[in-house]
Amino acid sequence: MNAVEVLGLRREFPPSKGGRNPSRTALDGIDLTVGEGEVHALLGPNGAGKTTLCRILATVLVPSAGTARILGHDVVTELTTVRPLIGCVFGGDRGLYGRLSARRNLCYWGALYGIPGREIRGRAAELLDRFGLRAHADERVETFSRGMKQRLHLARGLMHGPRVLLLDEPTTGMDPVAARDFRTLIGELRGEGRSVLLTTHDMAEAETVCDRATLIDGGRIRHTATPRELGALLSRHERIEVGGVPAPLLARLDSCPEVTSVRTGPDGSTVIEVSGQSALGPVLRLLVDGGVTDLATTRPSLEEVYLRLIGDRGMEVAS
Ligand SMILES: Nc1ncnc2c1ncn2[C@@H]1O[C@H](COP(=O)(O)OP(=O)(O)OP(=O)(O)O)[C@@H](O)[C@H]1O
Repeated sequence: MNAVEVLGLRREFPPSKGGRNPSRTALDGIDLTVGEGEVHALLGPNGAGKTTLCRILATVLVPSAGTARILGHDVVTELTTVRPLIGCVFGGDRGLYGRLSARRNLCYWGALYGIPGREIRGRAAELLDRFGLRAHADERVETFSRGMKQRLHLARGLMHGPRVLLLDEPTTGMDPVAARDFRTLIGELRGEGRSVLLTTHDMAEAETVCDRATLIDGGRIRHTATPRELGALLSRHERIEVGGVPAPLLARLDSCPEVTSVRTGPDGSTVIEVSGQSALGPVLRLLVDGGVTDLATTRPSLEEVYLRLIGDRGMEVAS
């Protein structure tokens, strides 16, 4: 059974009263599956529909059409079955009580989920430890930094031991060490058999933690694949990165029929693209015979794939 199964999902937002904001199609027929135990990243520019999809899966927003299931249960008609199965981390200040301590926030949340009283304190202490918040456990949350709140959100999302985690930009506001620890945590959650759907703008995060990534834009899915497959999608050309190529050899490479492009960056390193794998051997031989030892074949990063497929719109939000 799949952890998440979405079919033909649509969500329209009607125009605002007075017509100042036009109607918007946030999701325009989405099909997506996340297997059990899979970590799946949802990538896309601002306004792509990622949060809308997460909110529907989290049962806080209903779709206009289509279906969404969590571990086989419909998020609209089986809401009370779905809720205990999912842990949601949407960030911001919502869901945390500023005047309560971190520990009391977790205990309160545990009680809401019906965890037996004698287990709640132990579970809260365990999670406070796991997220490096033990020293601040009894301080008011309103005194916390954004990154600390984000960690507490994650702890809260795990309080009732959900099998499926929906994380909307979980590392926003975390410092690099906390973000690295978070990636380790995701690995642990996968090891425990939990499934994770996470939205992120951080390509390194997606590339290192996810089994598959889905690129979404304008409410539609552009591609779903492993990061490596996505890289392969672009590389009809194999690439070789080399350092210190002498000028005469560069000229020879440029005139090679197998070579499709030669680019030298300001740091002196050169990227050579060749037309397909069979062309790789002769070009590598030419380089080695020419005395070049500093070379590596590479694939495009997830970030390059993303920019190529979604388009580099800079700050422009999809309309
Ligand atoms: N409550 C709402 N009312 C009207 N339009 C909305 C509402 N929520 C979202 N939208 C619109 O739906 C589209 C998708 O928004 P969504 O928040 O899902 O995008 P996102 O991919 O999460 O973006 P970001 O990366 O900026 O968080 C956008 O055009 C947005 O303006």
